[in-house]
Amino acid sequence: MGGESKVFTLAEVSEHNHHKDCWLVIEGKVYDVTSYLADHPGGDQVMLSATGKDATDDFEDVGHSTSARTTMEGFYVGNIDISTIPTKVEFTAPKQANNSQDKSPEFIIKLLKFLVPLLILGLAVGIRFYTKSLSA
Ligand code: HEM
Repeated sequence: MGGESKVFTLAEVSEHNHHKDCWLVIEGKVYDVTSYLADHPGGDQVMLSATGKDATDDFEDVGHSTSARTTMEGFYVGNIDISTIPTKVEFTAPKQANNSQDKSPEFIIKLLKFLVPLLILGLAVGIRFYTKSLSA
């Protein structure tokens, strides 16, 4: 298309975060969607909440149609300097020192609270049957 595309930092793009000036970062490109806010079938709020970050996942999660993507190209204003986008934090499972609950004292107490009455009941029934069979 001739000419170089402008490259924006995320900080620059993030300034355009309100309904009178709204820019989005999707798949490495920057889009000025201000004029589209009122027409967006998904509403303006979702667009505004996708500002100031890489909105690629938000955009993809909706499963936008090809025509939505074509429309989007009309709002292209430049590219994002990807080094300014924070990398995603990898999910790490919380380290649990005590994830074998079965051995925790609380579990044993709970187990005892359940087993002791059961044991007493069993004993009572046993004695009753035993004494009954003796007297018969
Ligand atoms: C330039 C960017 C965007 C364009 C041109 C665009 C365009 C469209 C279009 C045409 C539709 C109708 C369905 C379809 O054809 O796929 C739609 C639906 C929708 N969009 Fe976007 N969209 C953009 C960005 C976003 C972003 C960043 C989000 C989320 C943060 C979003 C959320 C939604 C939702 C939730 C719907 C579904 C509405 C419904 O079916 O009830 N859109 N969008």
